[in-house]
Amino acid sequence: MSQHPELPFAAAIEVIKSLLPETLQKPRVGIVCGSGLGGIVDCIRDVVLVPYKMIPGFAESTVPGHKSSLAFGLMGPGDGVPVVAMLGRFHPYEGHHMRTVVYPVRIMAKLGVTEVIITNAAGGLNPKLSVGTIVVIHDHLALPNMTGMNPLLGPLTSPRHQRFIPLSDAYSPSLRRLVFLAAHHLSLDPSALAEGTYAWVSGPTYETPAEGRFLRLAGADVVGMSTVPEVLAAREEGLNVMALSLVTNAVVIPDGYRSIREEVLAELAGKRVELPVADVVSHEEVLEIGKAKGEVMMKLVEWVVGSIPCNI
Ligand SMILES: O=P(O)(O)O[C@H]1O[C@H](CO)[C@@H](O)[C@H]1O
Ligand code: HPA
Repeated sequence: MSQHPELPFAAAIEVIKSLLPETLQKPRVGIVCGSGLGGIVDCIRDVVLVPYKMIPGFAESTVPGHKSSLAFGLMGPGDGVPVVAMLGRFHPYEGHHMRTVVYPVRIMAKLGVTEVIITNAAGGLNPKLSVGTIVVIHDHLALPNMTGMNPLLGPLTSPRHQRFIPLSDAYSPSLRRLVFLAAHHLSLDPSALAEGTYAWVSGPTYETPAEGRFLRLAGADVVGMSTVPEVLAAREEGLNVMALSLVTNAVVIPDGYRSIREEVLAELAGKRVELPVADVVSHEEVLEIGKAKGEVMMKLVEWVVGSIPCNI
């Protein structure tokens, strides 16, 4: 396995701190924004933007719907909680090394973050999840992790880190509880918020129908091309993790394949058939749903941030 040059943690922290007032230098909560979900910056007060290009070791996000800046500021009622939001993330399919993908989460930990809220846009595998539903992730299924692409492969980035990280409780039950309480306080329809398992795939291709069915049969409810690397690094750093998916499209055709054989036979017999046709997903559609439904996600995140107890 190829070694990656050491990442410049100390230089990055120095640059970031030099650009912030003292009140924002030690954020408590880190937020990672998914595709089209960077609007969360509107919930942050006294915002200071730090462009990635100014931070040693940071890459640029090349995916539409992802901005290349960290947003520092205050969120929630009263004095507010100091937060840092990553307005765009790095995905391995962009060509970023896995260590670069998780570098911002490690920087958040070094700045003092103790809780990280990770958001994403995802395809729905569970037919009960309609487009626009927000899923509180309670587990994940990561084929890359099981086949030699685990983001934590390689030398430890700190001697403080454990070599073997348990993932049985990777997604904090206390934070997950808070999201459901948030939904109640915000008077959301109970069907707007579900819980489920996220399948991580490398992308950048979307799933074939067979791959979608495979992941569904394996127990996943939603599928996406991010989040899991960040979760692993966050757990290695000792952070409490919450992750939310916004379902932007359906992956699995509920009634199975459109059968061309059936269609032709029916036509030859003079009958009309209406067979299910797969939805052809596009990133534009993903961003559109993010725009239309992202506000609910932002309100939930804002409420949770404002309600995180001192010792979780
Ligand atoms: O996971 P986020 O960054 O929200 O983005 C999701 O949207 C993109 C595909 O449309 C993929 O990058 C997928 O992972
Ligand atoms: N598959 C993978 N990633 C995604 C999808 C999808 O259908 N939708 C949004 N991100």
